[in-house]
Amino acid sequence: MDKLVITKSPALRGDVRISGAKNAALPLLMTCLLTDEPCRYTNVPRLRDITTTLSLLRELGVEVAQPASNDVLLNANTLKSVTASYDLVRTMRASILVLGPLLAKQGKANVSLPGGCAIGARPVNLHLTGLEKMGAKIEVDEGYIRAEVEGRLKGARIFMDMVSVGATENLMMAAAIAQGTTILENAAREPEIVDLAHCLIQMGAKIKGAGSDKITIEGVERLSGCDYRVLPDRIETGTFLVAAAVTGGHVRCTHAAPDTLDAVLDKLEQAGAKITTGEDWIELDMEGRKPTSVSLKTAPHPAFPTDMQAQFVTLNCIAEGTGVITETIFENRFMHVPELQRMGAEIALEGNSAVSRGSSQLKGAPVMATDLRASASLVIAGLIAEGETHVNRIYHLDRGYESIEEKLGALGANIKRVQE
Ligand SMILES: CC(=O)N[C@H]1[C@@H](OP(=O)(O)OP(=O)(O)OC[C@H]2O[C@@H](n3ccc(=O)[nH]c3=O)[C@H](O)[C@@H]2O)O[C@H](CO)[C@@H](O)[C@@H]1O
Ligand SMILES: C=C(OP(=O)(O)O)C(=O)O
Repeated sequence: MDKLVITKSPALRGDVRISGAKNAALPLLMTCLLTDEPCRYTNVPRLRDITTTLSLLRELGVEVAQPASNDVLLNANTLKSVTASYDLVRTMRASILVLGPLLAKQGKANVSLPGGCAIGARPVNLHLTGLEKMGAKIEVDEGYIRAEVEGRLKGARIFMDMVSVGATENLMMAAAIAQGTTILENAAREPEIVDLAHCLIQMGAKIKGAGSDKITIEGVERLSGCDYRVLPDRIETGTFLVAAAVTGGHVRCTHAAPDTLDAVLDKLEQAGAKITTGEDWIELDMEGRKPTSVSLKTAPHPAFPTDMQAQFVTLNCIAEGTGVITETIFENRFMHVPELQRMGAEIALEGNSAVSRGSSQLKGAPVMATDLRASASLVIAGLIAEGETHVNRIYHLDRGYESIEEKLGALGANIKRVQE
Protein backbone atom coordinates (compact mmCIF):
# COMPACT_ATOMS: atom_id res chain seq x y z
CA MET A 1 0.00 0.00 0.00
CA ASP A 2 1.33 3.49 -0.84
CA LYS A 3 2.18 6.04 1.81
CA LEU A 4 3.45 9.59 1.82
CA VAL A 5 6.72 10.42 3.51
CA ILE A 6 7.04 14.10 4.39
CA THR A 7 9.91 15.97 6.03
CA LYS A 8 9.94 19.49 7.41
CA SER A 9 9.70 21.77 4.39
CA PRO A 10 10.67 25.32 3.58
CA ALA A 11 8.02 28.02 3.08
CA LEU A 12 5.97 26.94 0.05
CA ARG A 13 6.44 29.19 -2.98
CA GLY A 14 5.14 29.28 -6.53
CA ASP A 15 2.05 28.59 -8.63
CA VAL A 16 -0.20 25.57 -8.32
CA ARG A 17 -2.84 24.66 -10.89
CA ILE A 18 -6.18 23.78 -9.30
CA SER A 19 -8.05 20.76 -10.70
CA GLY A 20 -11.74 20.37 -11.42
CA ALA A 21 -13.87 19.85 -8.31
CA LYS A 22 -14.48 16.28 -7.19
CA ASN A 23 -17.79 17.25 -5.60
CA ALA A 24 -18.97 18.97 -8.77
CA ALA A 25 -17.70 16.28 -11.16
CA LEU A 26 -19.43 13.38 -9.36
CA PRO A 27 -23.02 14.66 -9.80
CA LEU A 28 -22.19 16.12 -13.23
CA LEU A 29 -21.13 12.71 -14.61
CA MET A 30 -24.50 11.29 -13.47
CA THR A 31 -26.36 13.73 -15.74
CA CYS A 32 -25.54 11.44 -18.70
CA LEU A 33 -28.21 9.07 -17.30
CA LEU A 34 -30.90 11.67 -18.06
CA THR A 35 -30.38 11.67 -21.84
CA ASP A 36 -29.85 9.31 -24.80
CA GLU A 37 -27.41 11.75 -26.36
CA PRO A 38 -23.62 11.82 -25.91
CA CYS A 39 -22.24 13.98 -23.10
CA ARG A 40 -18.75 15.46 -22.84
CA TYR A 41 -17.26 16.69 -19.57
CA THR A 42 -13.93 18.52 -19.39
CA ASN A 43 -11.66 19.54 -16.49
CA VAL A 44 -12.62 16.25 -14.79
CA PRO A 45 -10.02 15.56 -12.07
CA ARG A 46 -8.08 12.28 -12.20
CA LEU A 47 -9.18 10.78 -8.89
CA ARG A 48 -10.14 7.44 -7.44
CA ASP A 49 -13.76 8.63 -6.96
CA ILE A 50 -13.97 9.48 -10.67
CA THR A 51 -12.63 6.02 -11.61
CA THR A 52 -15.25 4.49 -9.29
CA THR A 53 -18.01 6.58 -10.88
CA LEU A 54 -16.94 5.51 -14.37
CA SER A 55 -16.90 1.85 -13.26
CA LEU A 56 -20.40 2.30 -11.85
CA LEU A 57 -21.66 3.91 -15.06
CA ARG A 58 -20.00 1.13 -17.13
CA GLU A 59 -21.72 -1.47 -14.93
CA LEU A 60 -25.05 0.18 -15.84
CA GLY A 61 -24.13 -0.11 -19.54
CA VAL A 62 -23.02 3.47 -20.21
CA GLU A 63 -20.42 3.80 -22.96
CA VAL A 64 -17.37 5.49 -21.41
CA ALA A 65 -14.40 7.04 -23.21
CA GLN A 66 -11.53 9.19 -21.94
CA PRO A 67 -9.98 10.83 -25.03
CA ALA A 68 -7.66 12.97 -22.86
CA SER A 69 -6.67 12.70 -19.22
CA ASN A 70 -9.23 15.24 -17.98
CA ASP A 71 -11.95 14.64 -20.60
CA VAL A 72 -14.76 12.12 -20.26
CA LEU A 73 -17.27 11.11 -22.93
CA LEU A 74 -20.39 9.28 -21.79
CA ASN A 75 -23.28 7.83 -23.71
CA ALA A 76 -26.14 6.21 -21.83
CA ASN A 77 -28.20 5.15 -24.84
CA THR A 78 -26.74 1.66 -24.35
CA LEU A 79 -28.01 1.35 -20.77
CA LYS A 80 -28.69 -2.27 -19.77
CA SER A 81 -29.07 -2.21 -15.99
CA VAL A 82 -30.58 -0.06 -13.24
CA THR A 83 -28.66 -1.63 -10.36
CA ALA A 84 -25.81 0.03 -8.50
CA SER A 85 -24.14 -2.80 -6.61
CA TYR A 86 -22.89 -2.78 -3.03
CA ASP A 87 -19.29 -3.43 -4.14
CA LEU A 88 -19.09 0.00 -5.80
CA VAL A 89 -21.47 1.99 -3.61
CA ARG A 90 -19.63 1.03 -0.40
CA THR A 91 -16.41 2.60 -1.72
CA MET A 92 -18.08 5.89 -2.68
CA ARG A 93 -21.19 7.34 -1.07
CA ALA A 94 -21.83 9.68 -3.99
CA SER A 95 -23.00 6.57 -5.92
CA ILE A 96 -26.43 7.36 -4.42
CA LEU A 97 -26.61 10.12 -7.05
CA VAL A 98 -27.57 7.56 -9.73
CA LEU A 99 -30.89 7.05 -7.93
CA GLY A 100 -32.71 10.22 -9.05
CA PRO A 101 -31.58 10.12 -12.71
CA LEU A 102 -32.23 6.36 -13.15
CA LEU A 103 -35.68 6.56 -11.59
CA ALA A 104 -36.65 9.64 -13.61
CA LYS A 105 -35.41 8.27 -16.95
CA GLN A 106 -35.90 4.48 -16.60
CA GLY A 107 -38.78 4.43 -14.10
CA LYS A 108 -36.79 2.07 -11.88
CA ALA A 109 -33.61 1.92 -9.84
CA ASN A 110 -31.93 -0.43 -7.36
CA VAL A 111 -29.16 1.20 -5.42
CA SER A 112 -27.27 -0.34 -2.55
CA LEU A 113 -27.63 1.62 0.70
CA PRO A 114 -24.33 3.36 1.30
CA GLY A 115 -24.25 2.66 5.06
CA GLY A 116 -22.37 4.67 7.66
CA CYS A 117 -18.85 5.93 7.15
CA ALA A 118 -15.89 7.29 9.07
CA ILE A 119 -17.26 10.83 9.47
CA GLY A 120 -20.80 9.94 10.54
CA ALA A 121 -23.98 7.96 9.86
CA ARG A 122 -24.89 9.97 6.74
CA PRO A 123 -28.46 8.72 6.18
CA VAL A 124 -30.24 9.19 2.82
CA ASN A 125 -33.80 9.73 4.14
CA LEU A 126 -34.15 13.13 2.44
CA HIS A 127 -33.29 11.64 -0.96
CA LEU A 128 -35.94 8.95 -0.48
CA THR A 129 -38.78 11.05 0.94
CA GLY A 130 -38.26 13.64 -1.78
CA LEU A 131 -38.55 11.03 -4.52
CA GLU A 132 -41.61 9.53 -2.78
CA LYS A 133 -43.23 12.97 -2.85
CA MET A 134 -42.66 12.87 -6.62
CA GLY A 135 -44.64 9.63 -6.86
CA ALA A 136 -41.96 6.96 -6.45
CA LYS A 137 -42.66 3.74 -4.57
CA ILE A 138 -39.58 2.95 -2.53
CA GLU A 139 -38.68 0.01 -0.34
CA VAL A 140 -35.47 -0.99 1.30
CA ASP A 141 -34.84 -4.69 0.91
CA GLU A 142 -31.67 -6.70 1.62
CA GLY A 143 -29.60 -3.52 1.86
CA TYR A 144 -30.88 -2.16 -1.45
CA ILE A 145 -33.09 0.85 -2.15
CA ARG A 146 -35.62 -0.43 -4.66
CA ALA A 147 -37.46 2.45 -6.31
CA GLU A 148 -40.13 2.42 -9.01
CA VAL A 149 -42.56 4.83 -10.60
CA GLU A 150 -45.46 4.27 -12.92
CA GLY A 151 -45.02 6.58 -15.90
CA ARG A 152 -43.04 9.71 -15.13
CA LEU A 153 -42.14 11.25 -11.76
CA LYS A 154 -44.47 14.15 -10.91
CA GLY A 155 -43.41 17.64 -9.88
CA ALA A 156 -43.89 18.36 -6.16
CA ARG A 157 -43.15 20.90 -3.47
CA ILE A 158 -40.43 19.37 -1.33
CA PHE A 159 -39.29 20.85 1.97
CA MET A 160 -36.07 19.36 3.33
CA ASP A 161 -35.74 19.68 7.10
CA MET A 162 -31.95 19.63 6.85
CA VAL A 163 -29.73 21.20 4.25
CA SER A 164 -28.34 18.34 2.15
CA VAL A 165 -26.05 18.79 -0.83
CA GLY A 166 -26.60 15.26 -2.16
CA ALA A 167 -30.39 15.27 -1.72
CA THR A 168 -30.66 18.65 -3.46
CA GLU A 169 -28.60 17.26 -6.38
CA ASN A 170 -30.50 13.97 -6.64
CA LEU A 171 -33.90 15.70 -6.56
CA MET A 172 -32.86 18.46 -8.97
CA MET A 173 -31.72 15.87 -11.53
CA ALA A 174 -34.89 13.80 -11.10
CA ALA A 175 -37.12 16.89 -11.33
CA ALA A 176 -35.45 18.03 -14.56
CA ILE A 177 -37.41 15.41 -16.55
CA ALA A 178 -40.41 14.98 -14.25
CA GLN A 179 -43.93 15.95 -15.28
CA GLY A 180 -44.74 19.40 -13.89
CA THR A 181 -42.96 21.78 -11.56
CA THR A 182 -40.86 20.87 -8.53
CA ILE A 183 -39.97 23.36 -5.81
CA LEU A 184 -37.09 22.45 -3.51
CA GLU A 185 -37.31 24.38 -0.24
CA ASN A 186 -34.37 24.67 2.17
CA ALA A 187 -32.15 23.56 -0.71
CA ALA A 188 -28.36 23.47 -0.39
CA ARG A 189 -26.62 26.51 -1.89
CA GLU A 190 -23.14 25.10 -2.52
CA PRO A 191 -21.33 26.19 -5.72
CA GLU A 192 -21.43 22.56 -6.88
CA ILE A 193 -25.26 22.77 -6.92
CA VAL A 194 -25.05 25.84 -9.15
CA ASP A 195 -22.57 24.05 -11.43
CA LEU A 196 -24.94 21.08 -11.76
CA ALA A 197 -27.84 23.42 -12.53
CA HIS A 198 -25.78 25.16 -15.26
CA CYS A 199 -25.01 21.80 -16.89
CA LEU A 200 -28.66 20.68 -16.72
CA ILE A 201 -29.76 24.04 -18.19
CA GLN A 202 -27.27 23.51 -21.05
CA MET A 203 -28.99 20.14 -21.61
CA GLY A 204 -32.38 21.89 -21.89
CA ALA A 205 -33.62 21.81 -18.28
CA LYS A 206 -35.66 24.70 -16.89
CA ILE A 207 -34.18 25.56 -13.49
CA LYS A 208 -34.39 28.77 -11.53
CA GLY A 209 -32.95 29.74 -8.16
CA ALA A 210 -29.93 27.41 -7.90
CA GLY A 211 -27.58 29.00 -5.37
CA SER A 212 -30.54 30.12 -3.24
CA ASP A 213 -32.50 28.00 -0.76
CA LYS A 214 -35.47 27.71 -3.12
CA ILE A 215 -34.93 25.99 -6.46
CA THR A 216 -37.74 25.77 -8.99
CA ILE A 217 -37.52 23.13 -11.70
CA GLU A 218 -40.07 22.98 -14.48
CA GLY A 219 -39.80 19.43 -15.84
CA VAL A 220 -39.19 18.91 -19.56
CA GLU A 221 -39.88 15.78 -21.60
CA ARG A 222 -36.31 15.12 -22.67
CA LEU A 223 -32.82 16.50 -22.26
CA SER A 224 -30.09 16.71 -24.89
CA GLY A 225 -26.38 15.95 -24.44
CA CYS A 226 -23.83 18.42 -23.06
CA ASP A 227 -20.30 19.71 -23.39
CA TYR A 228 -19.55 20.97 -19.91
CA ARG A 229 -16.44 22.13 -18.05
CA VAL A 230 -16.26 21.19 -14.35
CA LEU A 231 -15.94 24.00 -11.79
CA PRO A 232 -12.52 24.43 -10.06
CA ASP A 233 -12.12 22.61 -6.74
CA ARG A 234 -12.60 25.07 -3.86
CA ILE A 235 -11.56 22.52 -1.24
CA GLU A 236 -8.34 21.63 -3.06
CA THR A 237 -7.69 25.38 -3.37
CA GLY A 238 -8.30 25.95 0.33
CA THR A 239 -6.04 23.02 1.24
CA PHE A 240 -3.10 24.48 -0.74
CA LEU A 241 -3.71 27.91 0.78
CA VAL A 242 -3.60 26.50 4.32
CA ALA A 243 -0.43 24.53 3.46
CA ALA A 244 1.13 27.78 2.24
CA ALA A 245 -0.04 29.67 5.34
CA VAL A 246 1.36 27.23 7.92
CA THR A 247 4.77 27.17 6.22
CA GLY A 248 4.86 30.99 6.07
CA GLY A 249 4.82 30.80 2.27
CA HIS A 250 3.69 32.71 -0.78
CA VAL A 251 1.57 30.68 -3.21
CA ARG A 252 -0.71 31.47 -6.12
CA CYS A 253 -3.54 29.05 -6.97
CA THR A 254 -4.32 29.32 -10.68
CA HIS A 255 -7.41 28.04 -12.57
CA ALA A 256 -9.35 28.61 -9.33
CA ALA A 257 -12.75 30.14 -8.52
CA PRO A 258 -12.18 32.81 -5.82
CA ASP A 259 -15.89 33.63 -5.47
CA THR A 260 -16.57 30.11 -4.12
CA LEU A 261 -14.21 30.55 -1.17
CA ASP A 262 -15.35 33.67 0.71
CA ALA A 263 -15.62 32.07 4.17
CA VAL A 264 -12.24 30.33 3.84
CA LEU A 265 -10.40 33.43 2.55
CA ASP A 266 -11.93 35.46 5.35
CA LYS A 267 -10.52 33.07 7.97
CA LEU A 268 -7.11 33.04 6.27
CA GLU A 269 -7.03 36.83 6.42
CA GLN A 270 -7.97 36.66 10.11
CA ALA A 271 -5.03 34.27 10.50
CA GLY A 272 -2.74 36.99 9.17
CA ALA A 273 -2.45 36.08 5.47
CA LYS A 274 -2.39 38.71 2.76
CA ILE A 275 -4.87 37.52 0.14
CA THR A 276 -5.11 38.88 -3.40
CA THR A 277 -7.55 37.56 -5.98
CA GLY A 278 -8.06 37.88 -9.72
CA GLU A 279 -10.76 36.44 -11.94
CA ASP A 280 -9.39 32.89 -11.74
CA TRP A 281 -6.53 33.03 -9.24
CA ILE A 282 -5.91 33.49 -5.55
CA GLU A 283 -2.59 34.49 -4.04
CA LEU A 284 -1.68 34.03 -0.39
CA ASP A 285 1.37 35.69 1.14
CA MET A 286 2.25 35.28 4.83
CA GLU A 287 5.04 37.86 4.48
CA GLY A 288 7.16 35.85 6.91
CA ARG A 289 4.49 35.88 9.65
CA LYS A 290 3.35 32.93 11.73
CA PRO A 291 -0.44 32.46 11.54
CA THR A 292 -2.72 33.59 14.36
CA SER A 293 -5.33 31.08 15.59
CA VAL A 294 -8.87 31.45 14.33
CA SER A 295 -12.20 30.34 15.73
CA LEU A 296 -14.88 29.06 13.37
CA LYS A 297 -17.98 26.92 13.04
CA THR A 298 -18.77 24.74 10.02
CA ALA A 299 -22.20 25.19 8.43
CA PRO A 300 -23.82 24.86 4.99
CA HIS A 301 -22.63 27.24 2.22
CA PRO A 302 -22.02 30.19 2.22
CA ALA A 303 -20.71 29.59 5.76
CA PHE A 304 -17.45 27.79 6.50
CA PRO A 305 -17.27 24.36 4.75
CA THR A 306 -16.91 21.19 6.82
CA ASP A 307 -14.51 19.91 4.14
CA MET A 308 -11.98 22.59 5.24
CA GLN A 309 -12.34 21.99 9.00
CA ALA A 310 -9.49 19.50 9.44
CA GLN A 311 -6.97 21.66 7.58
CA PHE A 312 -7.76 24.62 9.85
CA VAL A 313 -7.36 22.43 12.96
CA THR A 314 -3.76 21.84 11.83
CA LEU A 315 -3.29 25.57 11.21
CA ASN A 316 -4.51 26.34 14.74
CA CYS A 317 -2.08 23.80 16.25
CA ILE A 318 0.97 25.80 15.22
CA ALA A 319 -0.61 29.28 15.20
CA GLU A 320 -0.32 31.89 17.95
CA GLY A 321 -3.08 31.79 20.57
CA THR A 322 -6.16 29.74 21.33
CA GLY A 323 -8.68 28.81 18.63
CA VAL A 324 -11.98 26.93 18.80
CA ILE A 325 -13.21 25.00 15.77
CA THR A 326 -16.76 23.66 15.97
CA GLU A 327 -18.11 21.00 13.60
CA THR A 328 -21.88 21.15 13.07
CA ILE A 329 -22.40 19.07 9.91
CA PHE A 330 -20.99 15.62 10.71
CA GLU A 331 -21.07 13.98 14.15
CA ASN A 332 -17.68 12.25 13.93
CA ARG A 333 -15.33 14.40 11.92
CA PHE A 334 -12.38 14.86 14.26
CA MET A 335 -10.40 11.69 13.56
CA HIS A 336 -7.38 13.82 12.72
CA VAL A 337 -7.24 15.16 16.30
CA PRO A 338 -5.79 12.04 18.01
CA GLU A 339 -3.28 11.70 15.17
CA LEU A 340 -2.24 15.36 15.49
CA GLN A 341 -1.94 14.82 19.26
CA ARG A 342 0.48 11.95 18.51
CA MET A 343 2.56 14.51 16.60
CA GLY A 344 2.63 16.74 19.68
CA ALA A 345 -0.34 19.02 19.04
CA GLU A 346 -1.95 20.53 22.10
CA ILE A 347 -5.62 20.20 21.22
CA ALA A 348 -8.55 19.13 23.34
CA LEU A 349 -11.83 17.79 22.05
CA GLU A 350 -14.78 19.31 23.89
CA GLY A 351 -18.04 17.95 22.48
CA ASN A 352 -18.12 18.96 18.85
CA SER A 353 -15.30 21.49 19.22
CA ALA A 354 -11.54 21.20 18.88
CA VAL A 355 -9.83 23.67 21.18
CA SER A 356 -6.17 24.28 20.38
CA ARG A 357 -3.74 26.13 22.63
CA GLY A 358 -1.54 27.14 19.71
CA SER A 359 2.22 27.23 19.18
CA SER A 360 2.56 23.43 19.34
CA GLN A 361 5.96 22.08 18.29
CA LEU A 362 4.98 19.22 16.01
CA LYS A 363 7.20 16.16 15.62
CA GLY A 364 7.02 13.71 12.71
CA ALA A 365 5.36 10.35 13.41
CA PRO A 366 3.67 7.52 11.54
CA VAL A 367 0.02 8.62 11.26
CA MET A 368 -3.05 7.53 9.38
CA ALA A 369 -6.44 8.94 8.75
CA THR A 370 -9.75 7.36 7.98
CA ASP A 371 -11.15 10.07 5.76
CA LEU A 372 -10.08 12.35 2.98
CA ARG A 373 -9.77 15.78 4.62
CA ALA A 374 -8.34 14.32 7.85
CA SER A 375 -5.57 12.86 5.66
CA ALA A 376 -5.00 16.29 4.08
CA SER A 377 -4.64 17.86 7.53
CA LEU A 378 -1.96 15.31 8.43
CA VAL A 379 -0.04 16.02 5.21
CA ILE A 380 -0.07 19.72 6.10
CA ALA A 381 1.12 18.90 9.63
CA GLY A 382 3.97 16.88 8.11
CA LEU A 383 5.23 19.96 6.27
CA ILE A 384 5.90 21.81 9.55
CA ALA A 385 6.81 18.91 11.87
CA GLU A 386 10.42 18.23 12.85
CA GLY A 387 11.64 14.98 11.32
CA GLU A 388 9.73 12.52 9.17
CA THR A 389 5.98 12.05 9.00
CA HIS A 390 4.60 8.92 7.34
CA VAL A 391 0.98 9.34 6.25
CA ASN A 392 -0.50 5.88 5.78
CA ARG A 393 -3.74 4.76 4.11
CA ILE A 394 -3.42 7.40 1.42
CA TYR A 395 -6.12 5.82 -0.72
CA HIS A 396 -8.37 8.34 1.07
CA LEU A 397 -6.27 11.23 -0.31
CA ASP A 398 -6.34 9.68 -3.78
CA ARG A 399 -10.16 9.87 -3.65
CA GLY A 400 -10.01 13.64 -3.64
CA TYR A 401 -6.62 15.20 -4.48
CA GLU A 402 -5.14 14.97 -7.96
CA SER A 403 -1.34 14.39 -7.80
CA ILE A 404 -1.06 15.97 -4.35
CA GLU A 405 2.58 15.02 -3.85
CA GLU A 406 3.61 16.37 -7.28
CA LYS A 407 1.77 19.66 -6.74
CA LEU A 408 3.17 20.17 -3.21
CA GLY A 409 6.63 19.07 -4.39
CA ALA A 410 6.59 21.72 -7.13
CA LEU A 411 5.97 24.35 -4.41
CA GLY A 412 9.07 23.16 -2.53
CA ALA A 413 7.59 20.61 -0.11
CA ASN A 414 9.71 17.61 0.85
CA ILE A 415 7.19 14.90 0.08
CA LYS A 416 7.38 11.58 -1.70
CA ARG A 417 5.08 8.65 -2.32
CA VAL A 418 6.58 5.28 -1.43
CA GLN A 419 5.29 1.76 -1.92
CA GLU A 420 5.53 -0.61 1.00
C1 LIG B 1 -19.72 14.15 -2.98
C2 LIG B 1 -20.05 15.36 -2.21
O1 LIG B 1 -20.49 16.36 -2.73
N1 LIG B 1 -19.79 15.29 -0.88
C3 LIG B 1 -20.04 16.46 -0.06
C4 LIG B 1 -21.52 16.48 0.32
O2 LIG B 1 -21.80 15.25 0.97
P1 LIG B 1 -23.35 14.84 1.17
O3 LIG B 1 -24.14 15.31 0.04
O4 LIG B 1 -23.33 13.39 1.50
O5 LIG B 1 -23.67 15.67 2.49
P2 LIG B 1 -25.08 16.26 2.91
O6 LIG B 1 -25.09 17.71 2.61
O7 LIG B 1 -26.16 15.42 2.34
O8 LIG B 1 -25.04 16.05 4.49
C5 LIG B 1 -25.23 17.11 5.40
C6 LIG B 1 -25.84 16.56 6.68
O9 LIG B 1 -27.16 16.13 6.41
C7 LIG B 1 -27.36 14.81 6.86
N2 LIG B 1 -28.33 14.14 5.97
C8 LIG B 1 -28.09 14.15 4.62
C9 LIG B 1 -28.96 13.52 3.76
C10 LIG B 1 -30.10 12.91 4.28
O10 LIG B 1 -30.92 12.33 3.57
N3 LIG B 1 -30.31 12.95 5.63
C11 LIG B 1 -29.44 13.54 6.50
O11 LIG B 1 -29.66 13.55 7.71
C12 LIG B 1 -25.96 14.19 6.83
O12 LIG B 1 -25.83 13.06 7.67
C13 LIG B 1 -25.09 15.35 7.27
O13 LIG B 1 -25.10 15.43 8.67
O14 LIG B 1 -21.76 17.59 1.19
C14 LIG B 1 -21.04 17.52 2.45
C15 LIG B 1 -21.47 18.71 3.29
O15 LIG B 1 -21.06 19.87 2.70
C16 LIG B 1 -19.53 17.51 2.16
O16 LIG B 1 -18.84 17.31 3.37
C17 LIG B 1 -19.17 16.39 1.19
O17 LIG B 1 -17.82 16.53 0.79
C1 LIG C 1 -16.63 14.04 2.68
C2 LIG C 1 -16.17 14.20 1.45
O1 LIG C 1 -16.55 13.48 0.38
P1 LIG C 1 -17.67 12.34 0.24
O2 LIG C 1 -18.99 12.99 0.42
O3 LIG C 1 -17.47 11.86 -1.16
O4 LIG C 1 -17.36 11.30 1.30
C3 LIG C 1 -15.17 15.25 1.11
O5 LIG C 1 -15.01 15.53 -0.10
O6 LIG C 1 -14.54 15.79 2.03
